Amino acid sequence: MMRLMAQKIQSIADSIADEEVDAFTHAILSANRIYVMGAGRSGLVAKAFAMRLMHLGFTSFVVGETITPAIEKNDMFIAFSGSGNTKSIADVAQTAKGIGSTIGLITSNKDSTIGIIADVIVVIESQRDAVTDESHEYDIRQMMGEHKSFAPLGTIFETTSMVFSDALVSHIMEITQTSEGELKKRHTNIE
Ligand SMILES: O=C([C@H](O)CO)[C@H](O)[C@H](O)COP(=O)(O)O
Repeated sequence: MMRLMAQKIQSIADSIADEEVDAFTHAILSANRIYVMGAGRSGLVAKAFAMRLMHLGFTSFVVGETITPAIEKNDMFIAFSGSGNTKSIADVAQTAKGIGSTIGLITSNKDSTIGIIADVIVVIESQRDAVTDESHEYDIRQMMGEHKSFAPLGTIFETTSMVFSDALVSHIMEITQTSEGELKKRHTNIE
């Protein structure tokens, strides 16, 4: 089952457009502060990314935390949303857009409420090479006997966006010549 998931992630990774990643990276590097948001499991990925941004030396916040300050024009708002339509995130994106912040979106659906207003988008094609019912059952039978569960709901988006955002962190480390030691120094020492 894990091999099947790794194959899907590989296939999606191959489909990610370099130009989208370049534009997204440029927007991050140009932002004053970075505000990250997602709901549910996508929100967990968003939080993990905000943490690494802080380790990289960016001023980053998670939207919804009590200590998150007001967003401003030169800030960037980044949404992780597979559907691109989750209402709470779309509402905040709309507000941030109105203020003049740059809107970034990591999604499987660029033709969505948030996608329409986003300045930079990275598409994670979570339906790419979607297994048909027939091949799904074939793959599963091969690997798991009669068990037929594979990657329910937004699992493929959430897992792949985690891998993608970790790759983006490595990419930014390279561009900014930031060492792992610098990240380590910023890691909390009170956990
Ligand atoms: O937690 C989630 C759900 O379990 C799907 O796997 C989603 O991440 C959450 O519902 C948010 O959805 P999206 O904004 O479409 O990512």
